[in-house]
Amino acid sequence: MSALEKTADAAPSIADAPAGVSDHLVAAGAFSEVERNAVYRAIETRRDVRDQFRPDPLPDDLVRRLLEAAHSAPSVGFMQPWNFILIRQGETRERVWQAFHQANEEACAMFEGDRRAQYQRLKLEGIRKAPLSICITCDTRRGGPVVLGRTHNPDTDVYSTVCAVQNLWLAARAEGVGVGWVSIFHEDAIKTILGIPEHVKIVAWLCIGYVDELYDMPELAVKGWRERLPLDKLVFEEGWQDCEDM
Ligand SMILES: Cc1cc2c(cc1C)N(C[C@H](O)[C@H](O)[C@H](O)COP(=O)(O)O)c1[nH]c(=O)[nH]c(=O)c1N2
Repeated sequence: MSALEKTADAAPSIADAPAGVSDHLVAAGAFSEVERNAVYRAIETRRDVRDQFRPDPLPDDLVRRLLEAAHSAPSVGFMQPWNFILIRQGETRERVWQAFHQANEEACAMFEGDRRAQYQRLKLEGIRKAPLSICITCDTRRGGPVVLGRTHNPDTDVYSTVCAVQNLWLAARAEGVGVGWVSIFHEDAIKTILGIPEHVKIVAWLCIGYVDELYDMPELAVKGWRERLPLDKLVFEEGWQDCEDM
């Protein structure tokens, strides 16, 4: 078939692929029931941890497994825009806590009356308590100026990095390790502390450590801040429907 004869219908097939590509196709059946249950258990029992961290350090091989899980995440155009900055020093975590504290005061002031008092009672970070923090960043220049899949949706580099965060979070749950995501800070304050360049975005500050107990539902629900929404109200067929007052 000449190039002119090729139409949009003539999509590339595996037969057109370079030699050796099909050798990489492996069976993709469902997991066993035990394996499936383990995956769903990690998803359902994963929690955001603020206060339950034990102080004992995490072994290097365990931290490596968490990072491998994060690095296995999908990414736009296989961009892999993430970096993982490991912070164990108390002095650095103290500076980051100060940045959190300042931003948290600002956040608190945005609520009124009882809601403000309720906010003040919430613990929203474990920066000083958790023995390890990992700052996960997104390098917006990784892979050059044109990245497959990102041209019309530039935020997909950040979405990819969030996928890495979630992989790490789920792997940590399976390892008996708690993770708490902190986002209450001015990004520039943390960038200055860690020397992160302008074109690199901070996606997550994760507090990480062993935990003996976890809440059986989101702590914000346990403490009356907000309930889990009913899934059926969030699922639409074929188009948008109004779902106000959520
Ligand atoms: C992008 C992003 C940012 C934050 C969070 C999450 C995510 C996804 N969460 C955790 C959040 O409050 C928590 O996930 C929900 O309350 C649901 O609880 P579980 O994660 O199911 O325990 C969070 N929690 C907190 O105490 N301080 C924070 O600054 C943040 N920031």
